[in-house]
Amino acid sequence: MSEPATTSKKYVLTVNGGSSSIKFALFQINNTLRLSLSGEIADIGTKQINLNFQVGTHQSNKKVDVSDVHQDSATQWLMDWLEKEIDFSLVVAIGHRVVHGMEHSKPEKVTPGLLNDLKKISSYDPEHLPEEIKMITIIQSRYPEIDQVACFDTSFHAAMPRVAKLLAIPRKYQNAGIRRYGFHGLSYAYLMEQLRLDELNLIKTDRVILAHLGSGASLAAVKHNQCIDTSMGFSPASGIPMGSRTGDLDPGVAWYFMKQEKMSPAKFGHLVNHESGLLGISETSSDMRELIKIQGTDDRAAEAVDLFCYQAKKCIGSFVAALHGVDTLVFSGGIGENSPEVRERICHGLEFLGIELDKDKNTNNDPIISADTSTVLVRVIKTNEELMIARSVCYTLNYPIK
Ligand SMILES: Nc1ncnc2c1ncn2[C@@H]1O[C@H](COP(=O)(O)OP(=O)(O)O)[C@@H](O)[C@H]1O
Ligand SMILES: CC(=O)OP(=O)(O)O
Ligand SMILES: [Mg+2]
Repeated sequence: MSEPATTSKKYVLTVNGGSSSIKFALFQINNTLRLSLSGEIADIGTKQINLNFQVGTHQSNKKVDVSDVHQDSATQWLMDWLEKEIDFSLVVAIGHRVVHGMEHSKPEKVTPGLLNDLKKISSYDPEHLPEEIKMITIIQSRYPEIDQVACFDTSFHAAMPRVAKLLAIPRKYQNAGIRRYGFHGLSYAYLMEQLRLDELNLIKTDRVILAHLGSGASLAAVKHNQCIDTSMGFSPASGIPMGSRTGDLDPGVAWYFMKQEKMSPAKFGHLVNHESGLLGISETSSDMRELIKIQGTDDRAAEAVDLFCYQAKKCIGSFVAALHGVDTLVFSGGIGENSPEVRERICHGLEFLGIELDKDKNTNNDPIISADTSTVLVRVIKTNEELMIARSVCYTLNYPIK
């Protein structure tokens, strides 16, 4: 932090840890939240991690050689680095994105009780929760005096109607918590907030479909500001195909793998989370930008892009049915925000639903990409999970912000 340390300053640090990246941001609390530094360490699990960060308008990128970094060492490394940039005595709280909160439907201050609860439900999301708990614990042992707050991705979907939450398995499992939860909730909450701000300009938010298309991708159907359904279910491996996750998979395939291939639970978990999706189909990359580049000469890449767009389109169709129509469709996440081609291919043929894109606006990634004649407003909104975490921290710990 290049600014002089004055005692009146207070900061909130946000940590958004994924399986191969940790995004972070530092906000100054000063009636509002002012972003002072943000960044991401990427490529965790390889021999080199990539640190991209931005302080004010200054952007930097560093490649750091490390032998075999894992999440624990990446967290320690990040904290060591941040200590050089930030005066931690000014950090009053650290907020975490926690993917799965089960019945915890609001952000909560981390207490031994909450950590215990999260440990108990770890097996519900072995891909995210154990790492997130580790990160909270590592930070807690380094800075025991700083409050930490857990912000759950599942919260946004907590009040979905029961019929949307039910999985068609024996009732006793539903009672044990095996049901649809839905994820990407911090992103969805931010997108809905942006739409509500625009509502002053008469943008309709009665029936909204939100498409968060990143490495992990999901869609949500929102009626009168209330989430009524979402594509991800019990775990973030479900829904539409993703970077390296299958999305929804016929249970018969799991059964076949177990029986015929004698696949262990660990191997199956790895296959559905890390070897499938765009990567599995293309056999080259989980990265949409890369696949779009090579699709002209590589049929496997072309098929992967095709499958992604086709399944997203189908999901939109099913949500139009669930919502009894649609007024606004929002694209977000790395793919949704940046890929005119994917948006165009998803929307192609949906004119009968009133979804019509303006070619130039779509190519420019404009905030509104629908044609003037479109009855559905189609938006592109850059999501901001970090801001939602920082804000939740302030509300939870009673730091007044506007
Ligand atoms: N210009 C672009 N065209 C197509 N895909 C893009 C573009 N920019 C980013 N992406 C894709 O966005 C995805 C990453 O999205 P992001 O939301 O950052 O992921 P996550 O937060 O889940 O790690 C990658 O597949 C990347 O290729
Ligand atoms: C919930 C989830 O899938 O998160 P991400 O997109 O960050 O992987
Ligand atoms: Mg993400």
